Amino acid sequence: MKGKNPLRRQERDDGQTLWIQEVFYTLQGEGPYSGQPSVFVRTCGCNLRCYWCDTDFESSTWRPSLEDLLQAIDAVCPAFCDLIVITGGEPFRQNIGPLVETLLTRGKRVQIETNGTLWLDLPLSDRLTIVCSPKTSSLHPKLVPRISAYKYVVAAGDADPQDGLPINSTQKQDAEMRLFRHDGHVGAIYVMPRDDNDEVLNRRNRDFCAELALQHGYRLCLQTHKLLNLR
Ligand SMILES: C[S@@+](CC[C@H](N)C(=O)[O-])C[C@H]1O[C@@H](n2cnc3c(N)ncnc32)[C@H](O)[C@@H]1O
Ligand SMILES: Nc1nc2[nH]cc(C(=O)O)c2c(=O)[nH]1
Ligand code: SF4
Ligand SMILES: [Mg+2]
Repeated sequence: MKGKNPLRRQERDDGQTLWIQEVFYTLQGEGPYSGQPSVFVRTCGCNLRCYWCDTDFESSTWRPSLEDLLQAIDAVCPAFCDLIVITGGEPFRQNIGPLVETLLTRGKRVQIETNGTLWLDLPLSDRLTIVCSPKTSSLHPKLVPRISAYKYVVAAGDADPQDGLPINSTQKQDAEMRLFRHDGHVGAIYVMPRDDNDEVLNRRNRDFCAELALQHGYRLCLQTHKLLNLR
């Protein structure tokens, strides 16, 4: 199913039941919280279809109530772990508002991994971090001011020489698309080598991203969970 998922629209419901692929305890392998112990909540379905997507988010039949989902998180979350990462699929496709609010109320930090194309009214909190990995030429305008960090997936050669960011489509192989840039962004920009499931290509992608970081001042992140064979 990877890279061949159906395109699913955003659902507008009360968020009291969510379609969830998995809940698991691991080390955050990407972005600003890399290396931190965290519980991942992987939501199902996505509104995009990146041809190189590395994730299965369509094979679950689990639709827990909010209460059951919170219990599932508690069941795998050590007392010292306060970081919950909500990812997917595309997490903004479902109403994760009640989940986020409850986790924040319980004193957790919440980090969301999103493609940036959808919006959901979420509470303002210094314990809520939204990391956007752009896949399209435009993002939802209401989300952009809430984005703490950008994390671009980059393959060797796929970068504008001017700013070192991707200029090829994520949705269609061998097609051009200049991915979104936020000129006013003052936070971190991460470049992350695309995993092409091939050690030679992946080595090239890693070296290319290291060069981009050195040339443009970006931060390099390496999906360390894959290096460690962690989920
Ligand atoms: C599976 S996505 C889910 C969250 C959200 N839909 C998004 O794209 O940010 C989680 C992260 O994995 C990254 N990702 C997906 N496939 C990848 C691949 N083949 N190589 C490197 N990163 C990948 C995405 O860019 C995103 O940062
Ligand atoms: N360990 C680990 N870290 C991650 N960071 C972002 C992930 C994702 O799939 O959203 C991910 C993941 O799948 N596993
Ligand atoms: S937006 Fe994220 S989850 Fe959806 S296909 Fe792309 S990488 Fe995969
Ligand atoms: Mg992943």
